[in-house]
Amino acid sequence: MSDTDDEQERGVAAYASPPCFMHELQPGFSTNAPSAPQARADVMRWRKAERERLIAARLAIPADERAAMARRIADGLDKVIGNVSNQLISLYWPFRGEPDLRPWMETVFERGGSIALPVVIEKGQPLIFRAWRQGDKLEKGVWNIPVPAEGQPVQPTVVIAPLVGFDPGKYRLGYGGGFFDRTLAAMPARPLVIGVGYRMAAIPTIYPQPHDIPMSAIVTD
Ligand SMILES: Nc1nc2c(c(=O)[nH]1)N(C=O)[C@@H](CNc1ccc(C(=O)N[C@@H](CCC(=O)O)C(=O)O)cc1)CN2
Ligand SMILES: Nc1ncnc2c1ncn2[C@@H]1O[C@H](COP(=O)(O)OP(=O)(O)OP(=O)(O)O)[C@@H](O)[C@H]1O
Repeated sequence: MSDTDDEQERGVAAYASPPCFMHELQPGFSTNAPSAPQARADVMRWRKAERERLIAARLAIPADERAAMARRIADGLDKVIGNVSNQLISLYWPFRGEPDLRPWMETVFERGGSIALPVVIEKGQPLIFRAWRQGDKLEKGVWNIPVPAEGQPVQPTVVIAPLVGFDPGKYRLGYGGGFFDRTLAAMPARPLVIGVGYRMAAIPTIYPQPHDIPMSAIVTD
């Protein structure tokens, strides 16, 4: 499903102006977002609460349903990327209920594509990407997320970023480390950046800040 379909289904996101007075124009209108927080500190506080809400909501989805959703996301990725052969695709090792795209990763290898995984070198710094294929050694990185134990940094042609939340402007809410924004800002050439997540992660706005870089495309179930 495209993100445009998503917006139409969600309704709320279709309004271009802040929803402050919508409850007066449309009885029953409500949104979880506070009325347009302006200050950066307010936005960061709001994001923290929103992350917790969205992560709890996706963990509440039964694992078999999440697996079915991940299969639909995989189909959507193939539509957006097209031919994966000769592409170097940065994926992620799933945690905290993120869509598990490792079965899709297998199909990328079978079709002649390559995979990289993101590695946190230091908080507050860009991620690096290391190539990975089955059999290569993984070690525990931050948050115990497995990362390739060795290898020179590589530059992916496609970056797949897991979404905690996303908005109609294709802005991504992540875990609050600012890693993908910093990484994309520092890359010599902007890759195709695909945000992947569940439809339930759609929110009216993430209150984009100057450092936020929008995704090239969003793929949901
Ligand atoms: N599966 C997966 N791997 C991934 C990511 C991801 O989103 N998903 N990342 C995508 O970026 C990177 C890891 N992202 C991280 C983001 C934040 C923190 C972290 O320590 N956060 C602080 C709170 C930050 C704050 O609010 O100031 C913490 O939990 O204490 C760690 C890793 C690389 N690997
Ligand atoms: N290019 C950048 N340069 C400096 N600081 C940045 C940059 N990008 C993001 N940050 C900082 O990182 C912090 C977290 O940003 P944000 O809330 O956008 O994280 P996120 O996108 O949810 O996290 P992640 O990508 O790690 O999952 C903010 O304090 C922000 O100022």
